[in-house]
Amino acid sequence: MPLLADFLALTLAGQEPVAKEARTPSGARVRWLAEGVVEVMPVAAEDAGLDLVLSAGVHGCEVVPIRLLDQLIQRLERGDIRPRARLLLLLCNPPAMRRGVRRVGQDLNRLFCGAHAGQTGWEADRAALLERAAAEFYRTPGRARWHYDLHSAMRPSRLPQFAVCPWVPDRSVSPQSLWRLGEAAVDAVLVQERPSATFSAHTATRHGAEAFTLEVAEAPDGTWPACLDRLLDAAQGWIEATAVPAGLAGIRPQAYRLAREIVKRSERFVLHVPDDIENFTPLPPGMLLAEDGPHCWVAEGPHDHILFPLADVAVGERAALIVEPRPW
Ligand SMILES: O=C(O)CCC(=O)N[C@@H](CCC(=O)O)C(=O)O
Ligand SMILES: [Zn+2]
Repeated sequence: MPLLADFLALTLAGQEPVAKEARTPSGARVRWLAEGVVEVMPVAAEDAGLDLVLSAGVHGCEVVPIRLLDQLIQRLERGDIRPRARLLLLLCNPPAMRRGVRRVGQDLNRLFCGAHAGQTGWEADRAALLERAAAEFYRTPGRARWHYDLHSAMRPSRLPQFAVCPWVPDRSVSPQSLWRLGEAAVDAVLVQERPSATFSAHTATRHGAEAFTLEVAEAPDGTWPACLDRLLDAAQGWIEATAVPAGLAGIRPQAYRLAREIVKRSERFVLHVPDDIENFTPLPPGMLLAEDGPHCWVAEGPHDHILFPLADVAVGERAALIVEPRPW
């Protein structure tokens, strides 16, 4: 079976390819490294000096990003993309992908930056394996390092596509990164101001990668919105290491910051926002958002917006974020 063309199918079937190495029509070398882990090396003379990680399926129910990554892989397999970057392509959580669930055990996207240490279970082992794969991939100093971890928020959004920029001490988002996100039809960036244990936080903090969690648009009833095609074409440009134009003219995503986090503290927790509320819906000041025994969360500022509301979480986990626009 062709290694790249069947990478998703093999991963879902829990099978290893018979041949672990292959070439794309453009001559790039493909190596299967582990379940859901493939590396693509461009022809040496065409290598632009970029190490690019593209990951999807950290949450197994988020199907659109998995399809997006597979479409890029099929373009590589057909030779429609001629890679000029080294690529690490990751289908991160095969057991959850097989079952179509966000997680089977622990939330994989809370176990990076070493948070898996001392933990047992498949997800902790997988986070450790993915960290090792990233470390091995980013082994060569002096090369540019990017990582886009593709997710889907699984609910409609007033801003259809957005990114989360992990916090890195003393680092701000580069104008080039913002331009790239704008070209990929990303409307907003939540700029984190504290550490987290997500995959993109790991590659950003441990390897200095320009890393983002990318929340791609929904495709309701299979209808593929134009912004997903723009993202796909932009991602092709990343793989082909297309130059960023001088002047960086283009639409820049709106920046947001985290104002407050709603965390479920006990079994008495109730989330009061409607089930079908869209991400980035503005919250009228005074609106009761959640209660947990005597503790309650109320919309405060005139610029509060809801993000990632999820009533069905375990005690200690995030049930929603309240974010507000901020300047760049
Ligand atoms: O939590 C949701 O409602 C679904 C979207 C999702 O999985 N978001 C990521 C964000 C990761 C980050 O903050 O970089 C997550 O919660 O892991
Ligand atoms: Zn996700």
